[in-house]
Amino acid sequence: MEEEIYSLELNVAVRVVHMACLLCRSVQKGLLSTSTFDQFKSKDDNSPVTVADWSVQATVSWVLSETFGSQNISIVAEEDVQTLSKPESAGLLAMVVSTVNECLSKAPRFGLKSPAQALGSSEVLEAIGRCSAAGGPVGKHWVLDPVDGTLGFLRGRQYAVALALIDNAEVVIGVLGCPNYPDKKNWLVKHEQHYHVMPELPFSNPGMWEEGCILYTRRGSSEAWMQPLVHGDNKLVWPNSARLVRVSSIDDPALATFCEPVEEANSNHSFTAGLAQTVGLRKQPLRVHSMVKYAAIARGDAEIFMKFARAGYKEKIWDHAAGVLLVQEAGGVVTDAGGQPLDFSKGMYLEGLDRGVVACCGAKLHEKIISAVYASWDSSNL
Ligand SMILES: Nc1ncnc2c1ncn2[C@@H]1O[C@H](COP(=O)(O)OS(=O)(=O)O)[C@@H](OP(=O)(O)O)[C@H]1O
Ligand SMILES: [Mg+2]
Ligand SMILES: [Mg+2]
Ligand SMILES: [Mg+2]
Repeated sequence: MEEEIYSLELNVAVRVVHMACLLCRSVQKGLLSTSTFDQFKSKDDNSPVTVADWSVQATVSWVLSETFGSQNISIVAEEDVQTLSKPESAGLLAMVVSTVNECLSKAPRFGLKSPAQALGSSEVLEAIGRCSAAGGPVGKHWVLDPVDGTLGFLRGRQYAVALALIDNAEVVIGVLGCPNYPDKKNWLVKHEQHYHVMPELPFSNPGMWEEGCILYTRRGSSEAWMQPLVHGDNKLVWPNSARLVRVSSIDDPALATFCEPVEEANSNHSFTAGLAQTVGLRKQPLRVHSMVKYAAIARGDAEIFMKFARAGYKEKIWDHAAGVLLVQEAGGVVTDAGGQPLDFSKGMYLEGLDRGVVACCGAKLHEKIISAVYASWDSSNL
């Protein structure tokens, strides 16, 4: 990409997401090999949060604050410091502090600055707590999901690190780290099928698959890029090793692959099965955790992503911002189920979202899905 608006922001975002991906891989490897249950907690809504979620949020917050000045930036991110600040979480906090320092010590390999001294607990908590901005219609807001698909992360399956920049209500930069994304085209499908046959085999097992990538884009560029993760002690050679990605050109529903959340609790599988039948989708749904579903559309490995959460659930901006821009700039279309663009101007929630999210590789498939939603909605009990 040529030097343009937001180039410093994009540059730093790609580098820090790369660091975050390696942090996650290392935490996930430890979790899966030792089966220790002291590295995660359940939140009030029963969803899990892990050492990796807090550590990534602290790392990204620290790097953005160092680069742009903590007084000048607004970060809207998923995690808070309440649980981690409790006396009974001292062990967990110690793990987070050591994970963050380990990660930041490698910053120079990624062309970023390390702290002069290792960060203490209070600095780490401060970095995490600094990410509680409200967002809104005016100004620049960074939007971070430190680990999206935490359930996938805990299961050794797909998850993502998502960082976006919103400027005056528009997503202008999208960076999506997918540490377990298989390198070879279409291996995502094989990965997930394989998991069902041998669920005990963690696919994060390094060396078993060539995997991990970072997708990134800038609004209006009509380009989305894919940078493979560097492994071992190698330095990041970026952007030389990045390549362009593009959405699939398939527009025949019979040939299209559609993705949806793994958990029935997060999206109504029977409603989408009905839509699939109406539209003429023949393939089994590809159920994948996290914004990797957006990555699959942007990379051309799948054609459709649908999510219909239960009534009353409000989608959060950090679960969509980076993925939506990537799909759009890679040539795809993303709207709510009423065909309207997602509104990132209302703070942490996608207020006013009509029923669900529909992302497609092209307008033809998208129109068919939206028409099918209109036809099926009344008869559904969503
Ligand atoms: N009840 C409910 N309904 C809909 N969506 C919910 C719900 N609860 C949580 N979430 C959000 O879903 C994020 C994970 O989405 P996925 O598509 O990865 O779901 S799944 O794990 O594949 O089932 C997940 O993101 P992370 O918390 O970052 O993992 C949540 O923000
Ligand atoms: Mg979560
Ligand atoms: Mg999320
Ligand atoms: Mg998350």
